[in-house]
Amino acid sequence: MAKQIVDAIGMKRAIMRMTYEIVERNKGTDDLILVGIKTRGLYLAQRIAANLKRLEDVEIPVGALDISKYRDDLSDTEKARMIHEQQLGFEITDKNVVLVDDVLYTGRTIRAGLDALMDQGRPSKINLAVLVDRGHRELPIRPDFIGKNIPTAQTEEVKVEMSEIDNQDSIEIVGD
Ligand SMILES: O=P(O)(O)OC[C@H]1O[C@H](OP(=O)(O)OP(=O)(O)O)[C@H](O)[C@@H]1O
Ligand SMILES: O=c1cc[nH]c(=O)[nH]1
Repeated sequence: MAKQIVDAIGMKRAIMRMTYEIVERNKGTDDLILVGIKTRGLYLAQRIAANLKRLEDVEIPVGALDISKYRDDLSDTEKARMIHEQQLGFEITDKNVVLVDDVLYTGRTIRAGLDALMDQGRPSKINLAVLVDRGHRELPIRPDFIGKNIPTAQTEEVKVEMSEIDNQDSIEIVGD
């Protein structure tokens, strides 16, 4: 059973609010870089960048991290190789990085993303932006910018759809 929690208009508003918060909290956009976790985190980062262009008339670089193959049970050598392959294509040292993902659940994806980022340089700051915080963290990771707090049962799943790859913008809770 699926229940829609956020429709296209709600998602657009949430992403716009996150954009305003990122500008406000950082007192502007100096040295700002957005890094999206593939797949939907990247589209979210691109939408935030498009909002920033409209609001502040700035071109903010957007990088992509693919950590879908990352697993806790990989050897340290395999992890190091995988993280090393995540070249963003631009310098992050001394930059103000906002790491972006669609859903924050256990926090393990973000932990891997932080490893991948730190392997590439030393940002002056890393903030975390997520469209949905559904709770149930297994690591001490807390988002700085949240589109929607959606309390869930562990047996449920949050399904984010984005028009770039899905046929609509929508957030649903699936399950039980
Ligand atoms: O906090 P966590 O427990 O790590 O869960 C959050 C991650 O789970 C989802 O990715 P998923 O692995 O389902 O792949 P997808 O993005 O391709 O759907 C989501 O996009 C987050 O990246
Ligand atoms: O509910 C969840 C948990 C992890 N990732 C998702 O996309 N949804």
